Amino acid sequence: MEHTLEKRYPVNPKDYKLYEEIGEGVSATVYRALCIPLNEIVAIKVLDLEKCNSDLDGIRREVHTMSLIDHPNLLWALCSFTTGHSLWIVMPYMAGGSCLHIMKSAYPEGFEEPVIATLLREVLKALVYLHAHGHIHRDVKAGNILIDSDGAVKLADFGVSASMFDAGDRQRSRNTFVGTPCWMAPEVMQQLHGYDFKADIWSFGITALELAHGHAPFSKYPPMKVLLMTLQNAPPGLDYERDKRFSKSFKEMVAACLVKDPKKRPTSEKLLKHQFFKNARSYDYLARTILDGFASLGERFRVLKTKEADLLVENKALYEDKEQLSQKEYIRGISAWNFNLEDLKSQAALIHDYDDVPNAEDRDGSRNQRNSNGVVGLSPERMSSEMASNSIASSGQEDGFNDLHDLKSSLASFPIKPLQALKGCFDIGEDDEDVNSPNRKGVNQSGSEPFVIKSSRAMEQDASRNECENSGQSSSLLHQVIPEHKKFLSGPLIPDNALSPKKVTGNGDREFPQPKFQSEHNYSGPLLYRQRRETNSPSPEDASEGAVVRRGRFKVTSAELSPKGPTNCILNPVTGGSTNPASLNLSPSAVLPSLQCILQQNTIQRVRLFLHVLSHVIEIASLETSSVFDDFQQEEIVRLIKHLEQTSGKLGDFTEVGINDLLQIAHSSSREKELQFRVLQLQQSIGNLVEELQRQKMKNAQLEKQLNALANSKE
Ligand SMILES: Nc1ncnc2c1ncn2[C@@H]1O[C@H](COP(=O)(O)OP(=O)(O)OP(=O)(O)O)[C@@H](O)[C@H]1O
Repeated sequence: MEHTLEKRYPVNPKDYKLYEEIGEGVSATVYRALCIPLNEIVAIKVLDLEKCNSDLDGIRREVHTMSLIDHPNLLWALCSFTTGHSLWIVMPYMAGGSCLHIMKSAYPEGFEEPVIATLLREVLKALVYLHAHGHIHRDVKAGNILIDSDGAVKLADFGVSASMFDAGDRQRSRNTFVGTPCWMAPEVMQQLHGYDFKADIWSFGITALELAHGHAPFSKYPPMKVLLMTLQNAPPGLDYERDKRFSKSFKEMVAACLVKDPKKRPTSEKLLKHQFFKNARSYDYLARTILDGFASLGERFRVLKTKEADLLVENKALYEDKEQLSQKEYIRGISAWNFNLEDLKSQAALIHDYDDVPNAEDRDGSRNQRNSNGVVGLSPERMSSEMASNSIASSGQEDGFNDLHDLKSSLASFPIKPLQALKGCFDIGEDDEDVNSPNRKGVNQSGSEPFVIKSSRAMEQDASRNECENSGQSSSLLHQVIPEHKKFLSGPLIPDNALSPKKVTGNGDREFPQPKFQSEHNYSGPLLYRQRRETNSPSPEDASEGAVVRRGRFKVTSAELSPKGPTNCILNPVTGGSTNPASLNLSPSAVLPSLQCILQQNTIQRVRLFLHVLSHVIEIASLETSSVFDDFQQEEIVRLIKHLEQTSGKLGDFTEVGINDLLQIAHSSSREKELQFRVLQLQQSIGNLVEELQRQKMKNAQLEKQLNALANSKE
């Protein structure tokens, strides 16, 4: 590789003089530094390996990829080595800093179109190269687009990149939920069929919006909400009204990237030919425009940090109560996925008021929420608000922003530490690699060591070694510095009963008998249910919670990689059934008996609940699966509903109990249902015993009477 062969960068920390801090990551601090022997300014990313014990594989991948790449638009590593507990990655110094920093410092509402086109074209060239070489970047965002003083643009941060050519266990990494929630493609979140290069195209589209507005869509929401909104809402985009300042071709380019079906997204190569990039200028244009008159990177970084600290103090003064403070800041939106509350607070303090302005993309989102994937798992309060924006008549203005009003109450049930809640939802398991992987060896803390930065030939060797790794052999030096056993959360993102095929027993339509309705106030679906369960009995994994503090990224490895089909079970007002109205296999033969059954039960509350759910299902079914009911059947159902409404009193406000809440109720796993069935059986036998007892009591009473009568007659 040319750039590494040209110069030999020393691998001894003594050969570098560290200057000011220019950036900060999760477990890394980046410094401007002088390479003394070469008299060259470089940037050094210093990673504290003790802090990174949860993601050493990511680090190894980052260094490996950085050493492999050879493209002007990708940030490569000049060399790397370990010293004590730290890993130093020496990189070219990008004096402009990241686009995110630039926006935070001077362009809070985003860049002008020619700037965006120029930046994005450079990034896209990097993606074309990466994809052609079988890599997925997986973390494309403004924070990872670095600019040099001459305007040169480089895509950085390969901590979560994956190779399409990885085999075996490493192949699993493409079924891994990894990235930063706001920028993450739906298929990455869903983990249904794995994902490919197209995930980068989605993130690229989100980055385009980020550069246009100064923040990514949904960035004001907590991560769980972001995940749900990405999955449920129509893709975000540039609004034709609000984003008038942007050209049609820009809007089209963004729309082309942000298509939910990855197959319909263009490849990076094709995208590069898009009309929009004809507006791109040469990169020195960036130096003349956005970097002109800027203070040094270190100075800007210092100012931002001071601002951050000041805002934090201000916030603290405003909200004395610690709990209130954390919640407020949560509400204000943390774009990064970060489980460290203190960090969350400081990040939140940096978010400006403009973030509270409803996003066009959010508006679009709610307007199109009828395309819902039916993902459930929200808190009741949040569900109600989702439901409100789900209503057919919902106006474009009724966007996710309105949810802010509900967020305060939703926070009561939204986990302050989402990870904990997720732990309840997902199985805990190991990441991509085997528990016995050589990666899990202890730290070699002795002195500094060169850290897998090699010539291109060495890279090829590395690649083949990688295969050895897969077969369980130790290869990379990094393996010697892995401090300890790592642990990731793993499991499907979507609660299992939302996506996994249900076990159908009996006739498949009504697989379960109908146990007594437990409580009309119990709106909890699996998420809340498991949360609660976890609160009651903390799992041993809780103790390791602190191990996952990956700001800006989220990683959950699928424990179950087999594709999961939508649930097929029928809506059941009492036991619950399908969770996904859009994918419900509705048939009149299934719905009508349920209705009749409800009629027999004659419990107003239950009737109302079921009607809510059913109306919603019918709405969706008629919109999305037009041929499910024929006219007569639809009429019949409507007639029944009307009849029920009359007999059970006015249906009332749909918002009283959110439809999504009800779907949540109707949502329990087969294990839960099995247990419910057992409970029912027990209840029945208790009932029988009670009846028997009554009979015996009556017999006793009669015998007693007879005895008394006998005694009286004798007297
Ligand atoms: N070569 C460089 N030149 C100038 N600034 C840099 C360089 N590398 C990184 N930075 C700055 O440091 C910040 C943090 O670096 P980096 O993104 O590599 O850390 P990280 O731990 O991977 O962060 P995250 O996980 O949040 O993406 C960047 O956002 C950027 O502002």
